[in-house]
Amino acid sequence: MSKLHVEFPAAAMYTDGSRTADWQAAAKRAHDQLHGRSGPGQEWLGWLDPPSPDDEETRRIAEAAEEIRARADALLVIGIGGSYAGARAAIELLTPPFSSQLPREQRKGPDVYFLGQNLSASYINSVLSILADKDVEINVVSKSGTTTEPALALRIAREWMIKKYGRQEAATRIIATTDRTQGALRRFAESEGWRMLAVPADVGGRYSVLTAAGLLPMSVAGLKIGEMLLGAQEASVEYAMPDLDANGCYRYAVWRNELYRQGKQIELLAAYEPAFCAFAEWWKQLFGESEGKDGKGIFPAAAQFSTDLHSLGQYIQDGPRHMFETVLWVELTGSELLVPFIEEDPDGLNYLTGKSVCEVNEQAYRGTIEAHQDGKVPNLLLTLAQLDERHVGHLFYFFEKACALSGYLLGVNPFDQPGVEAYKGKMFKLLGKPGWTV
Ligand SMILES: O=P(O)(O)OC[C@H]1O[C@](O)(CO)[C@@H](O)[C@@H]1O
Repeated sequence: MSKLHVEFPAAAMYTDGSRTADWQAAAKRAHDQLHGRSGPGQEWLGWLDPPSPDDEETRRIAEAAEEIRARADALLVIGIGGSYAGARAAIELLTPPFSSQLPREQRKGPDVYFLGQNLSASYINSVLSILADKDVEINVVSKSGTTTEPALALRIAREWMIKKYGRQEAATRIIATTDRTQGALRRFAESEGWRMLAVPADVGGRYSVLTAAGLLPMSVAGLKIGEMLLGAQEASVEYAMPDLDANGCYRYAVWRNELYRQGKQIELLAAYEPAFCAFAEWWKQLFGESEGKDGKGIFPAAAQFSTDLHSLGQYIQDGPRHMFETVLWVELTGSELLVPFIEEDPDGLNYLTGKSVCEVNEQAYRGTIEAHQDGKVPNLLLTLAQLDERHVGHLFYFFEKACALSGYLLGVNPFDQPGVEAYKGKMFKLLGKPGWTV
């Protein structure tokens, strides 16, 4: 049984089946490009075969994480985009909310804080002041080492660490995750004597969650990274064949492209567990940077249900018909709570007495699908059997592969991001960076 069930219940409303053979042929071509390593961006396919829990590099990551767990109250992860979003997604999915408020012995591991994903002085100051009385280790993650946001945060955090621990000890408390052989961060780390972990040269930032970039912070936070890799490996086997009937990952990629051709330009990833909030940020970068180019691409947006049914819900139900939803549902959340009885029934909720909150959430999910489908918003449903490392590893891989295939179906290179440079150039000029005049 798959860990992830993929369906499009109202498919018949949007396809009459006449293009099924064409889509199967297109999926087969895209699959061959991917697995034959012959498509655009073919040098970026290192993620296609996920690492094993027994690999030398996985062992080094786990060892480094154990050292940090033994020494630190808090890990400060510095990075942006793919060098941050995957770690945060997994940690928030698999760590109870507000667990930093719990006594240390009830937590899975040191608290993980993130820096370098924005340029906000007040955010940076707040994080550093919270860390003032804690034992801190830093993991700076940057493939290039030249990305402005994390590089600037690293400067500030390094100086802060030197003031806190002195130059020598500070150097033992910083570990850099970067390219194996080159780049500004590697040179900086070498000159400072920091420990280092590597992101393989053939894995781009947004596909790097299952490398040291994501795995070290996850492991420090107490997540079972071996299980996560096993989940990804199982998914890589499950989604290895081009036949659409047997491959839910490819069906999802095909459905999104079919709907896009029908004018559905926005995909709204909606989840019913708030723990998916950071996961949705990871997903937005994956699809946004991979597909939005050459004047094409589905705009990836996200919502938290039922929270956003009370804000975006109106727009989804009655606004322009230019979106489809991908709904993430978790079958077993592992948490339960019953609705209590009140004699006078002041709020009219006694009809729910004895029902579980999960059951109420499930009916909200089912009712919303029905309402949105009635409102002509196609719903693709992804049901995850449960929330643990194995299933989350599966889910990461599912979306990575779906994104790569989808990009090829769309006719773009899903592994580059030339458009990101535009804002950087303008910002550099405004900041007076030498050599930047346009
Ligand atoms: O790891 P780096 O090189 O700092 O890059 C961080 C992020 O910045 C981008 O290159 C965009 O500028 C992303 O693709 C990447 O995930």
